[in-house]
Amino acid sequence: MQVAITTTVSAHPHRKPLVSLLRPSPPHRIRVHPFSHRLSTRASAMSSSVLPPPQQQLTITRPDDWHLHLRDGEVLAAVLPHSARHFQRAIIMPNLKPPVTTTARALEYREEILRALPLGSSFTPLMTLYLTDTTSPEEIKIARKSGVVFAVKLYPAGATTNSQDGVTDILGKCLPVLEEMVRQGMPLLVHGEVTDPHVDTFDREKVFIERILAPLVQKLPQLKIVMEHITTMDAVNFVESCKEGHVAATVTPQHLLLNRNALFQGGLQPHNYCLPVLKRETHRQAIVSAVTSGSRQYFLGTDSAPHDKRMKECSCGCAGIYSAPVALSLYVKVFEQAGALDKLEAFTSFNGPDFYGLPRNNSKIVLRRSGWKVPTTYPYGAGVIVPMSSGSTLEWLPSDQPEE
Ligand SMILES: NC(=O)N[C@@H](CC(=O)O)C(=O)O
Ligand SMILES: [Zn+2]
Ligand SMILES: [Zn+2]
Repeated sequence: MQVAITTTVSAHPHRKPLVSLLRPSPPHRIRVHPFSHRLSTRASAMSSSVLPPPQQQLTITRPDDWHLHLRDGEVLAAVLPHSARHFQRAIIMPNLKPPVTTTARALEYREEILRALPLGSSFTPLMTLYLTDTTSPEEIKIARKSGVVFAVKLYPAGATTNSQDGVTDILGKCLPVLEEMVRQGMPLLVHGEVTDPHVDTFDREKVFIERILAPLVQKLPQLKIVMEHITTMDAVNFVESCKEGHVAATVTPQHLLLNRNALFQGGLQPHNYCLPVLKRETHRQAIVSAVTSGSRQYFLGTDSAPHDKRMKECSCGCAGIYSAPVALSLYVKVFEQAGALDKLEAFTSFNGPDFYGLPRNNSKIVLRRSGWKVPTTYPYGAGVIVPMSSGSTLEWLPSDQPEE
């Protein structure tokens, strides 16, 4: 007996692989038309083995981006619309040149961002301060009072892009500031890598957890900490060993989709270079399992970090991947591949505001299953920026993404 099924089956890694449908399963046999992914049916009795049609549309609460680099000037003007299109709010990183170390400077930077917004956009920048060895507890009080500064960012000096003014010894130099942050309920956002040149680049996150983060949590268990852009199973284990509501982590699209092979595939790939650097596959898998598990300790933070193409493709290329235009599509892909689309919305839209004690967004965003081609570059001022997934076709199109 021949069986046909009236649904469209496309290749979804998390679904039962098509081949399992091809195996004869007495008393029926399923036949697939070789040149099409359509199966057609005559036997309604088979309905129990029929796959539901793949979801064509997703509606979720509008997400926020809890880790975003907007830069300033011409780059800001070019990249801001890409974030404002999909995200309602974003935590704005303070690693400008010079860094945003005071509330007064954060207020100015916020005005610059608001001025650069497309007309009618309700995107809200949530500002942060760049922690230095000399930040005062008083500055934390001013920041909290301002109502526009939502966190303080720890860059270990020399760890990443524009971190030269960062902290040299967090516990030795910043304890009074951290204690004030506990009093003010102000989260500390952490670039979690040691800068010790003797530590292997691929171990810098793990060693940071051992040397800095674990002692910090022990000393100040009430401090709210976000481990930014986690890349290892060590980070997953650490976050989960801490109390929900006190320690959380943001996760980027690149650390969910790529492993370190992507840095060397067919030659050196500078556009896949970011910090912390991509890790081996087992770490990527641990992070995917963590975020798709439904844990409330993880939330969306793109770490979208635009650099001029010439600064990426040179003998000493900058670290940072520009993902703002593609990030949402890519996160959906990750959750779909893991068979966890039901966990997507908490990660993109609930866990972040819940951790920060902010209201969840009211508005929605629709994503349609509709191939769209990512531009190879985005222009700004006198240069261009190469986005993540440059030139490739992505499957999920956010409703306000212009089709190419
Ligand atoms: N992630 C990166 O590789 N780069 C970021 C800085 C950072 O988030 O560490 C940048 O500002 O370019
Ligand atoms: Zn960082
Ligand atoms: Zn960053």
